[in-house]
Amino acid sequence: MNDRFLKACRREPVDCTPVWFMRQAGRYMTEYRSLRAKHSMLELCKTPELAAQVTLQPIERFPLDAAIIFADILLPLEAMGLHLEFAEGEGPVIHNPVRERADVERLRLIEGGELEYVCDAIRQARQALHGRVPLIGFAGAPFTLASYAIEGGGSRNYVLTKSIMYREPDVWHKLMDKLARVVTGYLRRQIKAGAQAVQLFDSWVGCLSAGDYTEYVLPHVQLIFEGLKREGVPMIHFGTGTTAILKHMRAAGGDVIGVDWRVPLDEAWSLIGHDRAVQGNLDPVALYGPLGEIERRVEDILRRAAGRLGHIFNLGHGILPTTPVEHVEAAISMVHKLSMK
Ligand SMILES: Cc1c2[nH]c(c1CCC(=O)O)Cc1[nH]c(c(CCC(=O)O)c1C)Cc1[nH]c(c(CCC(=O)O)c1C)Cc1[nH]c(c(C)c1CCC(=O)O)C2
Repeated sequence: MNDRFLKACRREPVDCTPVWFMRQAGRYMTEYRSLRAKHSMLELCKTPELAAQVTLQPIERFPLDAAIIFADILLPLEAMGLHLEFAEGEGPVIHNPVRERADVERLRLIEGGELEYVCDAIRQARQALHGRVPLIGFAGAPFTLASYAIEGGGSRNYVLTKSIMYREPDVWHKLMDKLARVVTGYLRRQIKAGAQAVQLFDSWVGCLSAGDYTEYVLPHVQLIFEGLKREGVPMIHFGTGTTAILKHMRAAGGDVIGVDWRVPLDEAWSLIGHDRAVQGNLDPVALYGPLGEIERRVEDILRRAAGRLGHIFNLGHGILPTTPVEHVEAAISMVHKLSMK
């Protein structure tokens, strides 16, 4: 019924700018925290009824224009044979990281059936949404997944990741190719299960130079977007710190390019090209600010996108866990009110 998100992805006219927020289901909501008190993160992800329920929590509470399936980008790594844990207070940990050729060879080239619980959650969420808003599926992009697989968790400087890339390029490309194939199959299954758009999260790819991006990453991302084109759903390509590589991300693929807050949206759109849609780009920390300051920033972003087709309002990265929930609600209303034709 509300299809302004899908229309904006296709660069069709809309009544007002669609808005959704990355990580819109999460700890900043009391509804989420009370479910999390009873279940671990992995339990939530692997129990389709619970994952579907969490997916709908922000939709029941706010006038958002899209839902995103509740899951995590690291789930395919677990299915490929890595031991994943969401450790309380320190984020994800992989206990048997990938460090050499034999580790890459051991990774299972899964077809996606191992992640059927995500597809079940998609089917249940679609049913519960009853057409109110479209449902987005997602996966991590090969570079960001490789960085977790190699570092064994989050990283500041990506020393181990870049060391493999620079020292053993053939091992690197083998790993990236495996990840790209798994992600393509996984996203295809999500689409068949009912995902009406998909987002590829390359959250940490901004740590690379443009030269390294085109050599070590671009061909693998291209394989994913090429492989999914015939599915016919809009594809969003997101990263942070990507100002220097936006034009290469565009070349790699995606109908919509995600932009973080470090670059003004109109400048980013010029780099990407106006024949693509864009998504972004409010600083997630701006949601902590006073309402007047939030409004000023929302207005600025809308002004930079004004007069063009294909802007989806979002944050430049995920909502932080301590964000005031009333500010989230206010920001969503501001986007709709200030952009209404
Ligand atoms: C890098 C990355 C991850 N996961 C994800 C990314 C890419 C986006 C980004 O860069 O933020 C993507 C992701 N993770 C989650 C979603 C759910 C859908 C949504 O609402 O957007 C999505 C789209 C749930 C989650 N994934 C995670 C949580 C918190 C789990 C909890 O309840 O304790 C949620 C709601 C755990 C997770 N998962 C990951 C990290 C670094 C963490 C710990 C950070 C934290 O604790 O906030 C890996």
